[in-house]
Amino acid sequence: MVPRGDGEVGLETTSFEETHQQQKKLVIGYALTSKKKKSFLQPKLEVLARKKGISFVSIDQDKPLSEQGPFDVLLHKLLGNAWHEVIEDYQKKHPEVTVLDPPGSIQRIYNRQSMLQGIADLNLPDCDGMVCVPKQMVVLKDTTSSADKVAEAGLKFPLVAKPLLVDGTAKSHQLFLAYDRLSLAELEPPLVLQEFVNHGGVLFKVFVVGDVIRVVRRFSLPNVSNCEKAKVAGVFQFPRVSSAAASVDKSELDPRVAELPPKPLLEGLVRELRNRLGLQLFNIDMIREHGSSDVFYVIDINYFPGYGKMPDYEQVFIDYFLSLAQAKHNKRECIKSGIEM
Ligand SMILES: Nc1ncnc2c1ncn2[C@@H]1O[C@H](COP(=O)(O)OP(=O)(O)OP(=O)(O)O)[C@@H](O)[C@H]1O
Ligand SMILES: O=P(O)(O)O[C@H]1[C@H](OP(=O)(O)O)[C@@H](OP(=O)(O)O)[C@@H](O)[C@@H](O)[C@@H]1OP(=O)(O)O
Ligand SMILES: [Mg+2]
Ligand SMILES: [Mg+2]
Repeated sequence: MVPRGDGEVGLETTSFEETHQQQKKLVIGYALTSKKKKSFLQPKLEVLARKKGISFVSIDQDKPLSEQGPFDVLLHKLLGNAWHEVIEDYQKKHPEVTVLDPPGSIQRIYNRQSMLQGIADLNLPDCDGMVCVPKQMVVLKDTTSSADKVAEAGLKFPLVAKPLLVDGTAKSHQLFLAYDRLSLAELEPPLVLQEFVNHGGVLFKVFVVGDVIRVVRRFSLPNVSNCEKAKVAGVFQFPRVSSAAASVDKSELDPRVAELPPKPLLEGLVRELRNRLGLQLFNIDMIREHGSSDVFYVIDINYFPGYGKMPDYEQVFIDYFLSLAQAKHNKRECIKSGIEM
């Protein structure tokens, strides 16, 4: 207890700022591919982090994880499932460590079928718009017979063929546009066949970092005209237009196409998705149906995407990491004073 100037006796509590300043550390262990390390751990982020007492420590994958650390946060994106087991095991033994993000939740969006499941049923009232997913079906084998199944499912050509599993390889991002039944035989399963939705050639990348949402415009594929649908046959490989580094400048576009999705819609969608997916670090690819002002389609969700291309990502992440430290501090204080959380 400490005497206060007003004569009363106050509890001796340390503020988060004080504790953080004293301890001067939030240790973030990271296990990232070299590509991700290069794009994410840029010098500006490290400098800002150091000033706030946050340090990034590289995890040595050749040593047991439990012999490393201690860590406050574990940030990871590596190829392969073996790593996921290591993290799950570690999390069981160290529940106090914040794992970004839990392997089970990531796994769900590494499959393009489970990735979009449930989105069309989300309850988003008063959100100034509607969120749908394109009609799609899975082909596990034999693309020849899938032509009949496509018809049964009522899917309309052209169809986007996407590898079912996203495993971080370039091949898992190799997409094709199939214009007719016959062309389906040329595709290599397992894949999803998804209706192509005309959207005026612009895509919205909705980046999520905890509570924070940032949206950028990217160029996408142009509309497919009815004339093209009638005349063109075969399969065509997609160029990877929308993962380009540059965002699109609004002034170059038709305002009806350029207009960002309404804020209440994005907030509602992200809130629901974070709960359902159990993820903090992801982005959503959204398109606006051509000719509509408020009908949107979610076509892709990516775990720990290219944040280096998100405006001001350094500060957003510093604030996010500090909020994790703050939450941890609050929890400790509550435990100390016997308050239930
Ligand atoms: N159903 C669709 N209708 C219209 N365009 C689509 C559709 N699906 C994909 N696209 C276009 O193809 C691009 C790549 O598709 P998608 O995002 O599903 O693939 P990806 O390999 O997961 O991409 P990313 O690099 O974002 O992970 C999209 O950004 C968009 O331009
Ligand atoms: O390469 P970039 O930095 O742009 O990030 C891309 C990221 O690759 P990386 O994780 O190897 O960095 C991809 O991850 P995998 O599906 O291949 O695992 C995927 O999330 C893309 O959507 C990201 O592009 P964005 O959606 O942000 O434009
Ligand atoms: Mg995408
Ligand atoms: Mg993707």
